[in-house]
Amino acid sequence: MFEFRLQAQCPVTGARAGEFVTPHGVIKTPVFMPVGTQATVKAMAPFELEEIGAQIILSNTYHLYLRPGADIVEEAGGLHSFMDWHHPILTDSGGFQVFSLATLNRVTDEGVECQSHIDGSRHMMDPEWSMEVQQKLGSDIAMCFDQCLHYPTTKEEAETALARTTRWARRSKDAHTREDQALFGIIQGSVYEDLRRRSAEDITSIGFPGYGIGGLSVGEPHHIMYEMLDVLQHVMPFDKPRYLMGVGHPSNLVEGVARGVDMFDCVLPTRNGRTGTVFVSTGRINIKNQVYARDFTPLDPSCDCYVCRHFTKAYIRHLYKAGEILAARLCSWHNLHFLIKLMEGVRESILNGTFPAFRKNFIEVFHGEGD
Ligand SMILES: Cc1cccc2c(=O)nc(N)[nH]c12
Ligand SMILES: [Zn+2]
Repeated sequence: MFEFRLQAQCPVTGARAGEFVTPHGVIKTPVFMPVGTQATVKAMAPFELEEIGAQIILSNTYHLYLRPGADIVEEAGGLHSFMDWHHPILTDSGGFQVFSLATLNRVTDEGVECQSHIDGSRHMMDPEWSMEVQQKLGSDIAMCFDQCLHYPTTKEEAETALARTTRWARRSKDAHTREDQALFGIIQGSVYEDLRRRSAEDITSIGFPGYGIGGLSVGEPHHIMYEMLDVLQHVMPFDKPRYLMGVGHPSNLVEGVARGVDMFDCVLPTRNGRTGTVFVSTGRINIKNQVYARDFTPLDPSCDCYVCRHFTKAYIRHLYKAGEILAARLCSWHNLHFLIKLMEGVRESILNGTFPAFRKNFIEVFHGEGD
């Protein structure tokens, strides 16, 4: 269990294709993981995610602990039963969320004293708390409790957070006993190459079945993200999955794969779906634009998803203008399909030795970057 089988690697770039074995199924990588923060990928039912080809989804320790409570999820038989998703699930540790959502009262090496963003209740969140909650939730992959800093940050702050993250990684591993759940370490170090190397050495020397790359996609320019990945791909274990947390835009996924990343997650496809921003093969469009009022073509003529086979831009624009719930559902559906199929195409190109051409063509055709 939790074996990572490398199946192919690109001789020109750092791209690789593999399989990660979990109790709820084998994950074919590279893979995009839809985010289901509160035990649901917003606006999507599990059977629809299966239809789209989602292999694994995320949920969040911080959110589910605060609501409905880890005990309720445990009494339901764990997350898979609670949400009726019987494929792999990864839970984030709460480290990132507590720093970005909660009111922070005190942050020490012991942990984070904070107040809930929901009802102001007071909590102590630390590695032991995170492991207890994730083991109750019963995800297939749990993450270490870490400290993620925003961008920009000083090198001194980054060094302090890196050392704390290492100490918290040890405490996470010591507190983690559930054998049918993998615990991934998380590498920090902000945008400093030497700190990234140090964190990678610290965390991989503790030893985990897989590794998250944290502290990126927090506001830094894309080229700096890529520079950090260029460093990390040579200092991370070859035979363990690498998970770039919170990423990202379609081009970030392709460029991340080229630098040896195997797993990605991001709220973009569903968050954009709710605002009408849609990925198409040439970039991005916003369906609310007046130009689509009488456009009776699919969102993306080159897409074969349910939405593009049944509905037109004009219809979906109407739904948005009318405030209909189906608008967000259809655009989320298409955006998730876009990223999942993009990763399937990337994986296929690595397996058949054409990834450099795939990457070159994608960069030439797709102009959808932005914020
Ligand atoms: C979800 C996410 C995005 C981006 C960065 C991070 C991070 O550094 N640490 C954790 N635990 N989660 C992250
Ligand atoms: Zn589509």
